[in-house]
Amino acid sequence: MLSIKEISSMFNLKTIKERIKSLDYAWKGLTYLFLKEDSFKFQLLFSFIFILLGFYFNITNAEWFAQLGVMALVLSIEGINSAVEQLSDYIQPNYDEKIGKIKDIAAGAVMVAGIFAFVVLLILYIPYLLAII
Ligand SMILES: Nc1ncnc2c1ncn2[C@@H]1O[C@H](COP(=O)(O)OP(=O)(O)OP(=O)(O)O)[C@@H](O)[C@H]1O
Repeated sequence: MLSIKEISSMFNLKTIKERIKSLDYAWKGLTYLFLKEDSFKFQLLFSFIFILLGFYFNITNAEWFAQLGVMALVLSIEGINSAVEQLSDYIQPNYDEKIGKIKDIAAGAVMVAGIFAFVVLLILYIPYLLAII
């Protein structure tokens, strides 16, 4: 069991400052994704449209959780995919089969999240769409 001293050292001023600095780095990364990565921008636009749809159809809290959950999943994995692409291009700017495979795997992970998001959003919105047609 941790002592009071050990617990307080976990939350000392230096640790808190380091955490805040990490948030700053993360914010820089997010700004980069938002400004430079087309696929991230596209997913963000798509998410925004579905947020508007959520308000339009006045979806339930549980439906918001499902919608926001799949959006967070897709955007996060898209961000990691962009990082993998950047790292790959940095370590190997030339054509390289292994790099191609690594990039394909990262893109495949985005696709998995995208397929699940698509299915969740279909299940969520089909009843609302059927109700207005
Ligand atoms: N250095 C490379 N060597 C071999 N194949 C590559 C290389 N770079 C890219 N590829 C192939 O091209 C595909 C697309 O790579 P790229 O980095 O352009 O990703 P993208 O999905 O087009 O990027 P973005 O997310 O910016 O649209 C990869 O999945 C891989 O199959």
